[in-house]
Amino acid sequence: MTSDRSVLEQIRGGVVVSSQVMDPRSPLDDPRILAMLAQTGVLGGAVGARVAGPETVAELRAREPGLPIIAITKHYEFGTDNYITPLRADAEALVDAGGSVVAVQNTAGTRPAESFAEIADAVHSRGALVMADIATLDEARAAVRDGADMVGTTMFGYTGDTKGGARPPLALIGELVGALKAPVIAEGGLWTPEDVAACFAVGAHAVVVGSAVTAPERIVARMVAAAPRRGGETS
Ligand SMILES: CC(=O)N[C@H](C=O)[C@@H](O)[C@H](O)[C@H](O)COP(=O)(O)O
Repeated sequence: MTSDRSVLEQIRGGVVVSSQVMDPRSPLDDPRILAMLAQTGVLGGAVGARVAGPETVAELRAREPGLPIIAITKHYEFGTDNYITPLRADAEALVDAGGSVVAVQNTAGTRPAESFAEIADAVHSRGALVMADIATLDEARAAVRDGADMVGTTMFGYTGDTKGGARPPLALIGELVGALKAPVIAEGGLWTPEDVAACFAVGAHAVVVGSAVTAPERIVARMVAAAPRRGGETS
């Protein structure tokens, strides 16, 4: 089966909104709510959504039949370095639920089971595309060799060598654009319209914005940081 590459055209030059629970204590952890939050992104002009878990993918697909959906399943419980969609079975379930693209982490270090290439094959055989969540140029090159249709800077700032690096990683995005034929998605740490513009200026194909638009607790915390008093304090 040939994967539907039209999704790449649908997202070109646009903002994809990531709608995920960022704080495990969040009361918004419900597929219906997260799908609705993604829909508010669409109302705002987003060209696609990134969501986690087959339930939320299915809920959003039912509500937005033509929307490009980047789907993931996170597994922190294995304690492996690669935790974003590291299992083939999850990737297959995400496509079956309506995901247009499955994002699979491909950074250095441990994986719980299948290789990136095996997972990419499984996604392609079901007709969807693969995004590699990477942190370095080498990881991106390896992912493209192993079947990635696009690469995202999702993991920059979270892995060994990249921890503490300024985000969005404009220099890395520029390097990726220069070195790869695959489209480069700027994801991770975009908080302002200026960030969005800067990513496109260095050649990003699309950008993914999450916390800044769908994580109210993080948005509130930014405001609270500028106030003399915060909730929960006793005096
Ligand atoms: C590293 C990792 O697990 N990133 C996740 C990937 O899906 C999400 O937690 C992020 O929210 C997403 O990448 C968007 O980034 P930001 O929320 O910074 O706009």
